[in-house]
Amino acid sequence: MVTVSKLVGMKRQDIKNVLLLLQEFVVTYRDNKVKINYQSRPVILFLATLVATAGFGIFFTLKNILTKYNEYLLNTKLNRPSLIRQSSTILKNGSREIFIPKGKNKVTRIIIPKPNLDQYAADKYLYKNFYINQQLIQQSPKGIIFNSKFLNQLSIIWRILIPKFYSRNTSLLLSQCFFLILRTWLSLLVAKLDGQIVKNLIAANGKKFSRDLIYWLLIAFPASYTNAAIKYLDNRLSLGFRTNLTRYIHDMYLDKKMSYYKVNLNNSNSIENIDQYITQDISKFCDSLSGLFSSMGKPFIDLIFFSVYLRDNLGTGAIIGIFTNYFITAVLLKQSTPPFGKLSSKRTHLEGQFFNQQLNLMNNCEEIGFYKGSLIEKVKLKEKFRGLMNHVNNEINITLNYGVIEDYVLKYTWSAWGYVFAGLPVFLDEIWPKQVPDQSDKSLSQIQRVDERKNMRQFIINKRLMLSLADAGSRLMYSIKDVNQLTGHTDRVFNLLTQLHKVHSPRYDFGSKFGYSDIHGTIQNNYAKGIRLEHFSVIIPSIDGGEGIPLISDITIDIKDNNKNLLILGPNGCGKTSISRIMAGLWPFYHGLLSKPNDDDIFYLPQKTYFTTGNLRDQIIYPFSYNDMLEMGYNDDYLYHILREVKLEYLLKREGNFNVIKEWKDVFSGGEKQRISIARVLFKNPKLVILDESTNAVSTDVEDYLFELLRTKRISFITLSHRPLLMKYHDFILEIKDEQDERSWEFHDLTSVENLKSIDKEINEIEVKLSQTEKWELRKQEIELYLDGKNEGISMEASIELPKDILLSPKR
Ligand SMILES: Nc1ncnc2c1ncn2[C@@H]1O[C@H](COP(=O)(O)OP(=O)(O)OP(=O)(O)O)[C@@H](O)[C@H]1O
Repeated sequence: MVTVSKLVGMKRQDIKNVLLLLQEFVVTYRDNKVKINYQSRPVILFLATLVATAGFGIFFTLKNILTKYNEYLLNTKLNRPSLIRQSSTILKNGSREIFIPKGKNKVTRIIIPKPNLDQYAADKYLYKNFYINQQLIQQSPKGIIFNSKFLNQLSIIWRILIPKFYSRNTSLLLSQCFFLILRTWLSLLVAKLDGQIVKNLIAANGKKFSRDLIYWLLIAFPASYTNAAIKYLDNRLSLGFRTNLTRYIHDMYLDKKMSYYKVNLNNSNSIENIDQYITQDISKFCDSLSGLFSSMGKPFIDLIFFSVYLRDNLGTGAIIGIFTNYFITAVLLKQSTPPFGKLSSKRTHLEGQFFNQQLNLMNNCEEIGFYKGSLIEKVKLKEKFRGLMNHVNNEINITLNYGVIEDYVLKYTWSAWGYVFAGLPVFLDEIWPKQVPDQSDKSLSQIQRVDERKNMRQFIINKRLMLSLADAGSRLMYSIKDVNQLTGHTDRVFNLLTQLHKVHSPRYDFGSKFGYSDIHGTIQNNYAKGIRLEHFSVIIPSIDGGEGIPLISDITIDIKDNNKNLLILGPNGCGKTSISRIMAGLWPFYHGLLSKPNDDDIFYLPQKTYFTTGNLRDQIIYPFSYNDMLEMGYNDDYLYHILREVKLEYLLKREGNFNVIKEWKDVFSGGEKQRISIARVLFKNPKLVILDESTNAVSTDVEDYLFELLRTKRISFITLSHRPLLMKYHDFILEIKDEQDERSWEFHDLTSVENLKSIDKEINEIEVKLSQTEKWELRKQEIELYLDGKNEGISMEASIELPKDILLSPKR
């Protein structure tokens, strides 16, 4: 005993007291059985949680069984091939039902909701009005009492996150509120139980101590359940928000109005690194918004509950004191809070730039390799990385300073303040004892002991609640940082949505405003006769909106036969591709009339062939999917037939099958790329195809063959080229000329006999010139060999080209 007491540094009397206490406890426990009240809150809560868990378990198991059964029906009872053939059905409500292969010989059903185009048109005005209002507020001389840009932005985005009251996200949000309130109520019960246990311990009441310990363990079950549920709902809510936002953006970004092109063009509305906005920014925004509900909701509800409870124990004055302290420190902290929102939004921007530079290197590695451009690429990468690192460094430093102030104030001063108020009733009781009932029959020591226990219980409860209150207050203060960051994310997401709404407008003029006053051109679709341009002007859209540089003006042509072919001929940079950009709706059409066939009947082949991610089949059928192909009634044999037609059948032999996945843009040669493009035309089989220098990389005999192929397939073509030799495949020519700083155009009808003759003459002249060039090349080589001493004799024609002194001088 002595050694033990020495070891722990206790007095002998203390040890004796503890042992006596333990003895008392054991005796009480043995003599009285522990009585559990089955109607007490901990028991009811425990049982309720058990029932709820079992209920949810049964519900989700049944749901899973039902889903599996439906899939079983889908894959067995119904005939799979015919199912895939009807793979993309439009349902009654306008949604698309698609079946996606899942594993071997299995499909799964997916419903894609119908995009609500009216909603985008209506929403556009919210974004427009927001900017108008902001401008008005800035101009307003008196200023507005309360205007939060962040809350205004959030309220507009909110319509996307929770579009209607009866939605999945609403139920998630309501469940979140329920669990937050439940959690605070449980904390209150736990605090009371805590005080109760300490009181029992001091009173050495083993029976009550054991009973309360059992209650403690029972209440821990719903408490843990509640905490886990809050975290779970947080994640689910974030996912739900992200799904709604991404779907909304994709519907706008990737529809017929081609916002993805317009928003990526270099103008005042373009968004640098838009990929990052759609992937990372939206995810961060949703995470921080859903996280804010629990990070702010929890302490907020705690503050209300705990202060109501504490008011009863400590009095209104104490509560006012506590909140005054909170308010003053909150204001001070707010003053010293760095602009976390701006900092985090700048970091995201810099991360995006660095990422894009890496992506650029990855996508163009071959070209950079040929140029031996690794050094300059390294410098550029280093520059972007240094910019990012400088910013992150700066952010870390700012955060350190703020962290010190924040921790000192929130963690320590607030807790000290809490202790003061928790101790107040005890000290006040000492100074001004309350009137107590007559206890003359009890000894003084007995009364003192009861009072001590009561005080201790009350102190434990108050202390716990005070600390929880301080904790809630500090968490609320910490979440100022979260709110600041959310402000930054909200601003970026709002900016993305605004730009998308601008470019999504049907008459978008590339300007920064929601206006389109400069666009007066008329486009007539469904012009079955052929193609007609009237006072057609080609104008580069200005990067600030409206008309930019004019390229060609006032073209008027009318081709009234949809079986005839047109060649648009002109030097580099004269605006040939720009004509097709206007026809395809990529650029605005400022002046004139354009009559053309329906968009579905035209197929555009861009100058640079695009290769999609996927297998060999995907390259040929682009922009259709495999499901579309099956729906159209085609199979791989048909694709092989197309490959044979464009003389690429060896590709299939080389690659083995159509399912091979490769980085196709790096695999195909220049000529192969162009022949794959023609294969796409044959697969789509349109009425009209626009060929933009689509055959300049193939040999002349293959070019001949490909144009003939299109003719036999009765696919009309409009060719954009700078090579007059292509005239022979066409019936009309729109010739664009650059003459003394002036650009003019001429239209030639080659279907008339005289024109044909003159064209034949022109082609003959070109061919003569070409053969002369070949002869010159031969002679040059002969002279080179002669001068190098590798050729003894030299032909007559070549000797004419040589100056006499060289001819007569000794050989090198
Ligand atoms: N987004 C743009 N912003 C500014 N200028 C542009 C833009 N797009 C094209 N241009 C300019 O417009 C002019 C016409 O371009 P276009 O691509 O139509 O020429 P092209 O006749 O097809 O030339 P090529 O035969 O070389 O393909 C060029 O001088 C080009 O630099």
